[in-house]
Amino acid sequence: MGRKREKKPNTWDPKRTKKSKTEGGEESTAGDNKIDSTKYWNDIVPRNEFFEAYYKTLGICKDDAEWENFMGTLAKPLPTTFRINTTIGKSLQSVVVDQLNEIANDKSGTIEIDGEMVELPKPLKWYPNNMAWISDIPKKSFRKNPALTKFHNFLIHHNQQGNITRQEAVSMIPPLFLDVQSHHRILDMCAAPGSKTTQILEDLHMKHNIEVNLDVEKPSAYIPKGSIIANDVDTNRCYMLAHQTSRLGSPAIIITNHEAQNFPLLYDSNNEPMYLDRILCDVPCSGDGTSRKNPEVWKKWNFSGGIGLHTLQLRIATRGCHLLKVGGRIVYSTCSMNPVENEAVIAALLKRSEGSMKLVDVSSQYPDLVRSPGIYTWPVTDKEGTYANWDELDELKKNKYFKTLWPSTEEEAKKMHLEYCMRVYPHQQNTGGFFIAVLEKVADFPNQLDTETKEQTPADEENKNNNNNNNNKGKFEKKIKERDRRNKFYEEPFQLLSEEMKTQLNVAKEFYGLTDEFPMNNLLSRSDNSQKVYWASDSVMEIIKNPENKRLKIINCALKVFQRHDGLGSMDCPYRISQDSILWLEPFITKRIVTMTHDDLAKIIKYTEPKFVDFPSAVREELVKLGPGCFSLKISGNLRETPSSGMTFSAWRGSTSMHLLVSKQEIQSYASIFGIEYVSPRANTNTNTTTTTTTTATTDAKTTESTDSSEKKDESA
Ligand SMILES: C[S@@+](CC[C@H](N)C(=O)[O-])C[C@H]1O[C@@H](n2cnc3c(N)ncnc32)[C@H](O)[C@@H]1O
Repeated sequence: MGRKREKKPNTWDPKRTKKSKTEGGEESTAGDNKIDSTKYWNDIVPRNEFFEAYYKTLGICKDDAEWENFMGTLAKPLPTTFRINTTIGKSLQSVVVDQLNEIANDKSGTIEIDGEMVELPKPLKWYPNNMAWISDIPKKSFRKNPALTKFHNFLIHHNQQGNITRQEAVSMIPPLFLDVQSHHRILDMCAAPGSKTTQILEDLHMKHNIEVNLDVEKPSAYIPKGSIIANDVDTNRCYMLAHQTSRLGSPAIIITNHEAQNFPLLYDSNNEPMYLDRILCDVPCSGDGTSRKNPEVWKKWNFSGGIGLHTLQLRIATRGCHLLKVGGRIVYSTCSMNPVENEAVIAALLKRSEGSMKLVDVSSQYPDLVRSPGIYTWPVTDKEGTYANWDELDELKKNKYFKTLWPSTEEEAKKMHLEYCMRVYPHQQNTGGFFIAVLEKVADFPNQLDTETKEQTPADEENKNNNNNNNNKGKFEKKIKERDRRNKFYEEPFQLLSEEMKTQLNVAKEFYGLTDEFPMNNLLSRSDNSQKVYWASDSVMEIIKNPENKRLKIINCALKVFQRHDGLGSMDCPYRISQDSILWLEPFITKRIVTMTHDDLAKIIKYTEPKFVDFPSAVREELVKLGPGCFSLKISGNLRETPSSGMTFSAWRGSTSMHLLVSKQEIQSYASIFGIEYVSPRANTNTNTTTTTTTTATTDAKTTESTDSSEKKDESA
């Protein structure tokens, strides 16, 4: 039996806990804790002597009452927040919105939980079109309170289907200020796990949908001119990113695996540098604004966290400015409140930009979003003390600390308009802490054609010294090996289809009756005989086609549109349509379409693999006539009366039964979303299916399949 851990405030050295004066002058002990701090995180006390001392010195709160409010808010878990996905098609979107409104308006908007009245979910005031929501219902109450089952199921299943995206409220801010237009080429430099990428991608598609009249335009006009490159240095996190973005199914995305500070300059079809219209620079940071979600911050916070990241943040932001088009916009953000990771980086960037970058005044935009202006001055403090300037450091620290950590003079700060930066504090609107700066490029950045940001950080220097020192050599090499192992790049490049694949795809084109408008030239694969075929937008194709861009380490790209399934003998076409792409492909398909009602869909979901005889005669006849293979299943009906009307699925017609080409998990989610009973295939006596959804008779092949390594990793992520 383990002993119960003693609960104590998180201080580096408890002996050093000392009395300090608060702003109001009264004495307080940093270790004292008026907050019922152990209410939510059993063994973590949301206090840290050094955090409190540092942020109090900064003067971010106007008085003691606000400070208490700040610390009190940090001691509570974050509310649940999520966005409604705008690219799921009208029918699903209205299902989501209707269900949410029903939940929100139940019981006149409040519910009693543990004796307290708690608000039911409501829209985030500052987020456009009520498309983002907040709920302060504690997560642990979901299981205990049957009145919350509906909301709990809503969150689980719509999130799993990609109909909503769980995302911290503050994390939704940077993409809003990026002001994306449908023709923009965008780079998200540090993108994993991808909540901001998906928000940007949705925005790109939504803006395009507003511009084009989908009812009038040809299907080929549905795809935006712009695209996004989502990058991260961590290969495993790139696979998470690929998984997250694949839920949206867009042909306008590339996922890459580079150090953002050395991200390669791309070239367009004229071999001219391809500068980007928008760049999101959501850099790695100490994350002290995330303590409500990640209470470990209280145990770990120390002065060196921010100082140690400053140079990398500056290098990444500098590279972003190199790659940005003149007239383009870059948004720099962190989930830290520490000025050495924020205003200090922006000030250094502005100085080295020599006037080519300007902070943008966005104070009149999103007026409901409460925020504070950027600050002009801050102390540079470590555990040994506070240093007025770099000259005060000893020789060792001079090697480690960059001069850019220190604030400029007030006059310089004013000239740079550091007040245009935005600080969001947790107590202002019940969120995490965040920092956002919006910059525009008004002229070429000095040395912007450099292939990388050359500056050596003091840490690099130190590593070099370590390398020469035998004692540290082994340790250093081990670290590098571990980093290289983590960042091994295994992926095959994306390429145009081989002649053999083109011939096979022409068979598929004929099989599904794809119109001539379908862009066969925008299909890609990862080898001459790959099983997966991807559909890329023109903008993505321009990057892939230029050999100058071969250095791009692409983890995944575009939209999986077909998957070949070998070994099906007599099958007329071995290529199945991927469910991810069905909404895009549907307008081009003229053959192998079967229309069913919501009741038919309910049957499919309930029994997973119903027999033809289970359907009404009209559907049965259509299925019999169709012949075996993949088909497009469309749900008919009126949107108001039939929740699933207008939805389309990729489905499989077997010899005597049919099923959807989606995973079992997705089937369960549809069952929950539409309130349909689901009978596990094992217990399923309606059909002849015996053990699992993936084993089949003659033609009823696996519901999900994957062979390329990238997708295997996606699925495990
Ligand atoms: C704050 S998180 C990004 C969160 C992400 N933008 C989102 O909204 O989901 C920072 C990311 O930066 C990545 N990262 C760290 N160092 C990097 C570097 N040198 N270049 C690119 N990415 C880096 C980390 O792997 C991490 O995924």
